[in-house]
Amino acid sequence: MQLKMKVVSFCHYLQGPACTQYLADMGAEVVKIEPLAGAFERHWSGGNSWINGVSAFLMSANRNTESLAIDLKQPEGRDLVLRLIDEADVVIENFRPGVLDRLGLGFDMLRERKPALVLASASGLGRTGPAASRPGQDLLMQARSGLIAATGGGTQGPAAVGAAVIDQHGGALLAMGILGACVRRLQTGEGTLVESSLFAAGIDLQTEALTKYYAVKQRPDVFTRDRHVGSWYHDAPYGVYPLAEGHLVLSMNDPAKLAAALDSDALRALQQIDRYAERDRYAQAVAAELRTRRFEDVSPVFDAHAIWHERVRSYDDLLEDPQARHNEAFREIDVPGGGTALLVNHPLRYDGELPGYRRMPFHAGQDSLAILQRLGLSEAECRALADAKVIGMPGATAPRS
Ligand SMILES: CC(C)(COP(=O)(O)OP(=O)(O)OC[C@H]1O[C@@H](n2cnc3c(N)ncnc32)[C@H](O)[C@@H]1OP(=O)(O)O)[C@@H](O)C(=O)NCCC(=O)NCCSC(=O)C(=O)O
Repeated sequence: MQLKMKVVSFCHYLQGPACTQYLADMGAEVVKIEPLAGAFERHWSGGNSWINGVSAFLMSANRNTESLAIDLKQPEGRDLVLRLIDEADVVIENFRPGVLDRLGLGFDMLRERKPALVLASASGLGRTGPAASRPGQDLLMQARSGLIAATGGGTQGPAAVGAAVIDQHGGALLAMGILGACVRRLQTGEGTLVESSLFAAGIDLQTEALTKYYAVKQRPDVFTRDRHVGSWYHDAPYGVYPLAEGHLVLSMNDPAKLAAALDSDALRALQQIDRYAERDRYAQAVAAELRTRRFEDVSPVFDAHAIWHERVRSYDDLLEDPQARHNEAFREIDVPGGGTALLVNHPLRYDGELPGYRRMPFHAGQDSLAILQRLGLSEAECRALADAKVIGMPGATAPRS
C-alpha cells in the first residue's frame, strides 16, 4: 500500500500517534513535530517498559513516521513548519484546545492559508464546550463515558478496561474521518476539518450497550448488582466462567445445546427460565458445571455441539496463538543498542499484504536534517538552526556532506 499523502503531525501521547501510525503504515509521509526535548511518550512508558532506553509506549504508535524536533515558540521554528504545511495534504493535532492558536498555527489561519488542507483534531472532550479544557486521557474518559461503570459491578466494584481502548479507537476513528475527507477533497477540491475526541470515541465504543440501555432504562440495578455474566445486557450464559485452570467465555448459546454438551440435568431443568431476569441463577448453574473441568476436555465437546466459546488468554498465550501467528499479528524490530521490540502489526491487509516496516523515530529529531533538506535547506543551515536551539537533530539520518 503506497498512499500518496503528506501529513504534518502535532501529535503526542497515544490517541494522535495511533491515528498517524495507521496512515503511515498505509504509506503516508508523516512528519512528527515535537519539542526539542522530545514528546511526552519518549519520557514515560508505563509498566517500566523500556528497551535500551527507548520507550515501548513510543514504539507502539509511531512506526513509519519521521521526527522533526523543532521549537515552535521561536519564529524560525514556526515558519519552517508553515513551509512544511504548505506542502502537506493533512495536518493533525491532539493538544488541548487553544494550544495551536497560541503557537500561531491555529486551524482558522491554516484554512485561510491553504483551503484544500484536511485539518484533523483529536481532543479529549471536544474542541469547544464546558469541559473542553479538561485533560483528555484514556482512563479519565473510560470513567466519563460510562465504560468503567459497565464493566465489573456489584461487590467487585467498577473495573476499568485493562488497555487503552479509547485512545486506540479515537485514533482509528480520526484516521477514518481523514480518509473520508481526502476522498471528498479529490471530488470537490475542498478541505474539511475532521474532529474526534476521546469522549466521543468512548461513547462510540459502547454504541450497542447504550442503545439497549436507553431502550429499557428502567433497570437501575444493572451497574450495581453482582454479575456472574460478563455483560449486563445479555442473557446468561453470556459471560466469563472459571475452569479448573483458568477461565473460558461463553457467547450467545442455545441452552439445550449447552445442557447436552455438558450432559447436565441441572441445566436441563433450567432450560425454560427467563435467562435475562434470572441470569445469575442460570450462570451459577453453568459455573458449577464448569469449575472442575479443563479447557482441553471441554473445548472439543463444545465445538462438536457448536457452542460458541473461547479460552481467556493471557498476553503470553496470545503470542503462541496459532491463528495470531498465521495472521502475523506481531512483528519484531531491532532497537538501537542491540535489543528488539515486538510490535503489533497494522491490522488491515491490502491485496493480501500487510504494510511493511520502514522506520521508527527512536530519537527526537532523528529525521530533522533529512526533512529540512527536502524543504531545500542546506546541511550548514540546519546545523546553524541546531546551534541556535531552533531544531534538534541528534543522530540525524542524512549523512554529513
Ligand atoms: C494529553 C494532554 C492532557 C496533555 O496536556 P498538557 O501536558 O497540558 O499539554 P497540552 O496539549 O495542553 O500542551 C502542550 C504544550 O506543549 C507545547 N508544545 C508542544 N509542542 C511544542 C513544540 N514543538 N515546541 C514548543 N512547544 C511545544 C505547547 O505549546 C503547549 O504548551 P503551552 O501552550 O505553553 O501550554 C492534552 O494534550 C490533551 O487533553 N489532549 C487531547 C486529548 C488526547 O489526545 N489526550 C492523549 C490521549 S493518550 C492517553 O490517554 C494515554 O496516553 O494514556
